[in-house]
Amino acid sequence: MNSTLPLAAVAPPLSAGLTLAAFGTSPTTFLAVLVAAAVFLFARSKPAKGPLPPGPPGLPILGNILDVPKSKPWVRFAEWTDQYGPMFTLKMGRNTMIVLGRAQPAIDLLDKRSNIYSSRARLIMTSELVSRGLRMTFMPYGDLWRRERRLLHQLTSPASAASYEEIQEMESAQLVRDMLDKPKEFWGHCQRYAGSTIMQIGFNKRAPTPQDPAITRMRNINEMMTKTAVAGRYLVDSLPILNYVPTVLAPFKREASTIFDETLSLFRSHVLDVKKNVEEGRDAHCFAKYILESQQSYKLSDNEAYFLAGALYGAGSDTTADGINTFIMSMVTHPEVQAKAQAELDSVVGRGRLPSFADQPDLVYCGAVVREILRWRTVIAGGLAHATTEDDWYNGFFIPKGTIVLANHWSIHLDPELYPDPTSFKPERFISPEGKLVGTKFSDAGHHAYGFGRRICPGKHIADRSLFIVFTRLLWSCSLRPALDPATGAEKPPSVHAFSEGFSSHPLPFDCRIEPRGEWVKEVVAQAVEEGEAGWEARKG
Ligand code: HEM
Repeated sequence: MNSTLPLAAVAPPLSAGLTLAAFGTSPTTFLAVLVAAAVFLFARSKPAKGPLPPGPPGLPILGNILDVPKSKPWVRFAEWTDQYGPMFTLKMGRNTMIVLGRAQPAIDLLDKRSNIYSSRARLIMTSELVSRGLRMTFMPYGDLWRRERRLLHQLTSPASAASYEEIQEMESAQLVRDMLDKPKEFWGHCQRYAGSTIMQIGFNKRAPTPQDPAITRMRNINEMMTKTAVAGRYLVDSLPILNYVPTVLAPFKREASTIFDETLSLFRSHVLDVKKNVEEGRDAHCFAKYILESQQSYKLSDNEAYFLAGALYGAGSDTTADGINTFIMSMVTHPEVQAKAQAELDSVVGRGRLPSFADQPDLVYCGAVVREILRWRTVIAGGLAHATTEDDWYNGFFIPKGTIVLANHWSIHLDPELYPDPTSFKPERFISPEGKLVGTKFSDAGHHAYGFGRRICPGKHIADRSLFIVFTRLLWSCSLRPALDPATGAEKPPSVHAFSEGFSSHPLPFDCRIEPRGEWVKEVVAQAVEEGEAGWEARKG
């Protein structure tokens, strides 16, 4: 999920301008666009039945479209939270958007009233045309989404997630070896870990190198899809009437079809490989196998089943890789946290083996580090917008049906009342005086990095396990330190503020020193890699 998706989802790109280039077509069609635009812009919206939450004033017709920055809108939303309160309204052309800047309204609405707060904003290009309504992340709240979520619920429950721990142990052992062998390429290793892990869980396939086609082809498809979500790129998202233009006159529809066909063909080939393996008696413990087994009882068409299995890659690989990269930056910039976590690892695990999932209950400080990473630089800073399916009232404000409701993860996680001294990186905030892991009054996990309500990330138990095993194994084996300035020899820590612009974001490229913590490391890691590969040989059938 690496895109500027939320802005596209919430800010219909009227500011793109009604130019020929924006539509990319003939003068006749352009005229039709102008007429459609005029009808669209000047049609009267329904009067509200009550007061909306306050918000910045905005312009006639355009509303706040020009006020919302394309770059890191969540930072401006945090400022507006301070100014207008825990929920504020933005008018995005004809669309109403309510931003929830604190956990309380997000819990009250998205969690407690999830029966009417669980749809998505309409994304014509990315969801309806490029994905033909088959990508769960963008699906409106309806029958297909419900059936798919019910099935995913079984595949990603804590017990099911635990059944994939062997994969995460194997891939994390290789990750540590790769980091020590080629430390400069650490970002590629994070991406390989995340991609290969999700390919094994999804299709019982793996990627031993970052260049392996098993992940590069999935990544390319994902990038093609996410580029279509860039705000302002497709006029049809601002002027839905354009969706009625016949394909022959609409280049965007032909482009969407090409992406859809390529995506479907790739997802289908992965699922059919699993089907063939199973038919030939090779057992494969992976999502695709269980989706095929359940296809009839959940009334999924073939294409729905292929997309359900395939689209998990897009949702789960960049997010996980971004979380690991953020962890490396955080450790490089917080040596005192690193030292404390390593002391805990030395005392609980010792030096004769890598940490394992069985150590989790005893690694309290390391557990707190995982939580603090997900809070301090939460992976999806801007959240993923929900939409309402009924009119509603909350604290005296009216929230009309069809409102886009965005929980701003950035400001929720930097709320000084919930997290004193919120900008500091302090894992201790999640440890009670008795030495136990604690959350907040709103969340046992202590954060909301996986979202809210019925749309909460279904992969969260898998993701949490990945972050725990990767963080503890990297800390156990490596010392993560700032790069040295070649001229002065002084340490040059990376910026803690320089993050990618995407939807799921990671630190901008930085240098650091990744070195083994001692002589004991190499042999232990080599043995874990060997055991992992033996396990894979047995699993792949
Ligand atoms: C650190 C890693 C991850 C983070 C931070 C993350 C976060 C999120 C967030 C914030 C959402 C939107 C929730 C909402 O709408 O309120 C989401 C949705 C989703 N995530 Fe994750 N995720 C991660 C990993 C994964 C993994 C590993 C998988 C798959 C195995 C996955 C599958 C999905 C899917 C399918 C959705 C769409 C759910 C829907 O719309 O109903 N995610 N994730």
